[in-house]
Amino acid sequence: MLEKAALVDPHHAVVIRALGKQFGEKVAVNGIDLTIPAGSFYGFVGPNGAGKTTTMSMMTGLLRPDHGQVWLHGFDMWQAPHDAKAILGVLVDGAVVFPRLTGAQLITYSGLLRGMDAEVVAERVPDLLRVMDLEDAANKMVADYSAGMTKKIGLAAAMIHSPHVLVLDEPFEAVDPVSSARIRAILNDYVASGGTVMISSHVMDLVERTCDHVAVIDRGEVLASGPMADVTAGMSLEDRFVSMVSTEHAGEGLSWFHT
Ligand SMILES: Nc1ncnc2c1ncn2[C@@H]1O[C@H](COP(=O)(O)OP(=O)(O)OP(=O)(O)O)[C@@H](O)[C@H]1O
Repeated sequence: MLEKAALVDPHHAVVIRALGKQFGEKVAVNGIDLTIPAGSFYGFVGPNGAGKTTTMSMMTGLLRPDHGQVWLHGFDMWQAPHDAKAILGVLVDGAVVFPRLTGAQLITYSGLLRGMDAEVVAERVPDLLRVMDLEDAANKMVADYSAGMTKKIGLAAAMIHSPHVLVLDEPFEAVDPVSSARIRAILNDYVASGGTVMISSHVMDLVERTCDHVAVIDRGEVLASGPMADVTAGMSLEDRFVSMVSTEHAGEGLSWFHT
């Protein structure tokens, strides 16, 4: 365990220690430790049900952990939630919170709810709609958006207050390749300017190309974490991931599934 001084090191955007969550008998997250350097593009990968969403929900103050702590730039997520959340942008898995707003309204209210000046919000909304290629859908209800459009409007809402840390659960899922490339370019610029991004994804190639750090989790535990090259150790991330995870899930195929 790090000393308190190290936990509030400004070079660490996110520090997670001994984070755990159980749902009934199911241990979803089993004592996770992670340190995410400021200015890193951090990938979070693991098989279905590994505990990624549960971890990200606890990191962002959406789900109370059973045990453990999370610091964002030194602010304890559960002791100083106001300070921690002020510097955080979040895209959660699943539906947006206010689907009966239009896209433009959703981004606007995200800014206003964060206490932003109305004029600054009004300036940023068209910029965000443009980069997300949602200008034509600005006045349409989010409930009527496609899956990819919903993802993009959620991302825009997470970015409006220009946070220090972005935690994005599957941000590119269902997003078309042109939008995906544009969003990645924006996130790369954001990281180059000192921002920190954490994304979860099942697309290993995208994570390997986009992220400079990665953590692999399975069954609620971290199997490996650190700079991408250290974790992949000369292999592709996909091969490394499969080699790490398949040993945990060794099993038979379907003996009856053939013609
Ligand atoms: N609210 C809940 N109630 C009960 N069990 C839950 C709940 N949320 C998650 N779980 C369980 O916890 C485990 C971890 O789920 P989680 O959604 O964090 O995984 P994940 O890595 O995000 O998976 P995926 O890649 O499939 O989205 C799973 O076994 C899941 O069934």
